[in-house]
Order: sequence, then C-alpha cells, then structure tokens
Amino acid sequence: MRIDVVTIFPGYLAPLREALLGRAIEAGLVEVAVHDLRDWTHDVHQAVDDAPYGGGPGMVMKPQVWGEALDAVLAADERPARLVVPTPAGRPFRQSTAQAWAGEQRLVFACGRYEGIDQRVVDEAAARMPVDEVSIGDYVLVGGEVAVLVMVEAVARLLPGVLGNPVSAEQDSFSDGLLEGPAYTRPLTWRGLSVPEVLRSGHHGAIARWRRDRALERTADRRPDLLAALPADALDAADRAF
Ligand SMILES: N#Cc1ccccc1Cn1ccc2ccc(-c3cc(N)[nH]n3)cc21
Repeated sequence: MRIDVVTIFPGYLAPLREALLGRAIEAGLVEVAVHDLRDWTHDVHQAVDDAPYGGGPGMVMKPQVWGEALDAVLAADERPARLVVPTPAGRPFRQSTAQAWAGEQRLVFACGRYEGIDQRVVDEAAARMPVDEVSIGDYVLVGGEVAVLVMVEAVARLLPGVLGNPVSAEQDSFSDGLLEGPAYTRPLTWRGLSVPEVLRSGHHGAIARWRRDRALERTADRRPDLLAALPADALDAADRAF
C-alpha cells in the first residue's frame, strides 16, 4: 500500500516514521509520502486560505492549491487511490473502515486546517475516485493531521507483516463487535492485587469463557450501543446467560 499525506504542517506527520510503522516502512510493507501543500502555491505569501463566501468565522482553504496538489500527488503513482478527508462533519471512522481501507492499493489523505477545505475539492475529486470524508470522533480538532496519524496507524497495523502477532488484529477490540476485556501479566500479585485465578488455570475453555464474559461486561457498561448493534446471532446461549 502507498499512503500519501498532503498538509501545510509536514512535521506533524513525523511520528509515522517511528516505532512499528516506521519499521514497516523501512521493510517496504507500506510506502508513506508526505507533501507540503504550499509547494503548489504560486504567490509570494504562499497563500492557502481565503475568507469564506457568505461570511462567518475563520478562513477556508483555497480550491486551486488543493486541486493542483492532488493532481500532482495522484499522478505520481499509477495505482488507483481512495481520497480521505478528515473533518468533524465526516462519517465515523471505525475499525470496519480501517479493515476496508486496508484492502486499498493507495490512500491519499488531505489534511485541512482553518475551517476546512473548499467543498468543491471533494466534489471534483469524487467524480474521478472514491472519496471519504471521515471523523475520528465527536470533538473538534484544529486540523486533519492528528486524525490522519490515528487512521494511518489503524489501517497500517492490519497490513500483512506489520504486526508481529497478526492474530491480535483479528482479536482486536471491535473486531467481534465487543470491547476487549482486561489483560494481565507478571507479577502474580502487585500492590496487593492478584491476577484472576482462571487465567492461571491452564483451562483454555474456561479462560475463553472468562474473557468473553469480561468483554460482554465491559461492553455493556461502557458501550451499550455496541451491544445493541450486534447481529441477532452474535451472542450464543452462554453469552445471553451472562
Ligand atoms: N474542518 C474543520 C473545522 C470545522 C470547524 C472548526 C474547526 C475545524 C478545524 N479543522 C480543519 C480541518 C480539520 C480536519 C479534521 C478535523 C476534525 C476531525 C474530527 N474528528 N474532529 N476534528 C478538524 C479540522
């Protein structure tokens, strides 16, 4: 997969080259290119924004600069791309979104700032490629860069070879519609708190049941909406007994 990010703050994306994802890039498991939007300005001030039509607070990012930038970035590789535009007004980004995007050959992320990007940029792009306007949560950030860091990590960890232990991506929180339950490691007792006996029993069936019960319990407590959204056949009799 190739990932391109267009932003006026390229330095914000430096964390993509750290740790697990950085190693995946070095291993050639994923390609990441970050582009400075201002490279496609032509005025001395490198202007990327202007006042909003219809008035209102703040500024809006100019369509011309974005159009030239996306044309150039898309032309740099022949692979078909999905354009992703983070916005507080977007559809929710979920694990299922990450799983769907993990199958893409190429993702191009457009990081807005100010009050966002002129809508015509999205509309014009949508005529020639898939475009997703997505939100990473019901809160307002200052720009799209942090959202891109979140989404790139969520997608990249699903790519073959990126995670040391690929099974864990399948047993993720949300992959079965439930939150993950609690996890424990050594020491056996820490500050007077001990690891649940069942986890040391060696009884794999009991351990699986305990973990499922803790996941159901945590999901019911913290995210009843996820429980309500589960398909009818997602809970077996033992689950229902919980
Ligand atoms: N747009 C906009 C906007 C609208 C109103 C107030 C502030 C902004 C700032 N902003 C500019 C770009 C941009 C990108 C993504 C987010 C974003 C995503 C999530 N989930 N929260 N915030 C915000 C972004």
